[in-house]
Amino acid sequence: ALTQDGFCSAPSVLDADSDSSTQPLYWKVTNPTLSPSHLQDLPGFTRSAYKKDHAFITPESHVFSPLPDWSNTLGAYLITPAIGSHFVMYLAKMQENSKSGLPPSGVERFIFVVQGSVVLTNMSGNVHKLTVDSYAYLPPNFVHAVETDAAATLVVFERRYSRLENHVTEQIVGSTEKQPLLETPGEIFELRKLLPTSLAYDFNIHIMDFQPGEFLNVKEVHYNQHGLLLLEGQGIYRLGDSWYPIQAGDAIWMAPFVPQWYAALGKTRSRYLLYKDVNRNPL
Ligand SMILES: NC(=O)N[C@H](N)C(=O)O
Ligand SMILES: [Mn+2]
Repeated sequence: ALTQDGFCSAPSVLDADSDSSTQPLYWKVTNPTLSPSHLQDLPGFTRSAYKKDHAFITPESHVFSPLPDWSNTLGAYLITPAIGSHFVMYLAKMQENSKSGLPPSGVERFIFVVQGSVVLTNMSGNVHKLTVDSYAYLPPNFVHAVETDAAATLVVFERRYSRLENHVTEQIVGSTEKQPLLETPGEIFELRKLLPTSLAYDFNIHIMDFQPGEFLNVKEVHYNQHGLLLLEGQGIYRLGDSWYPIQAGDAIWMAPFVPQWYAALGKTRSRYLLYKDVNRNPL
């Protein structure tokens, strides 16, 4: 930082982010500023919080253990039904020569690659290479395998599928950049949905982009639940009566009806990935 009389010489946000343009997409998710690998965290200090209607989970709090049914893969469950959710959200750190296991019977799965690349195969012999920013939806009881011979990090959502008569879901493979921008009446953020909006799907994954200074217009309170991973940028997230500084790599659980609001700050775009249950009668 330039040091001039009368100006603070502390490193600016700009300096900290100056090399980010040379890093791979979503690099900050697995290399956040306060992660243990940066050795900048203070003993006992965490920004993580666990409240009745929300949780804020930062990388220095992640606890990985071998994922049952997967080989050579470490998992950190960030959201599970023990918190009140009807879904799980976890990070899967696949090591060399690793392979996924199958979800329990009747459970659907969504995977999104935040680092590295994986190969997805299914019983029909279809093979897809998924790189950073790519994702796949696997219907309940759909036999498949996710494999990598190098290292990769996935964020995974699973829930027990809520069936509707005469509707079925299908395997979906895509990437964020190929999804069209959707209308967001009354809002300025950019929105993409990674799954079809048709009735068969009982949740969707939204990708929401905010330029610095942009914020949610609606101070939302709604019946849907959310799991969120900030993929890029930084800002302030309001959850109930708490206001959290947030940066790439941080995750959030939002219970139904928790008041929620976001404002993007800093110098770069904010992008988050958001689970939202949809298309089912709450009764
Ligand atoms: N917290 C959020 O960003 N919520 C979304 N706008 C949503 O509920 O669609
Ligand atoms: Mn919402």
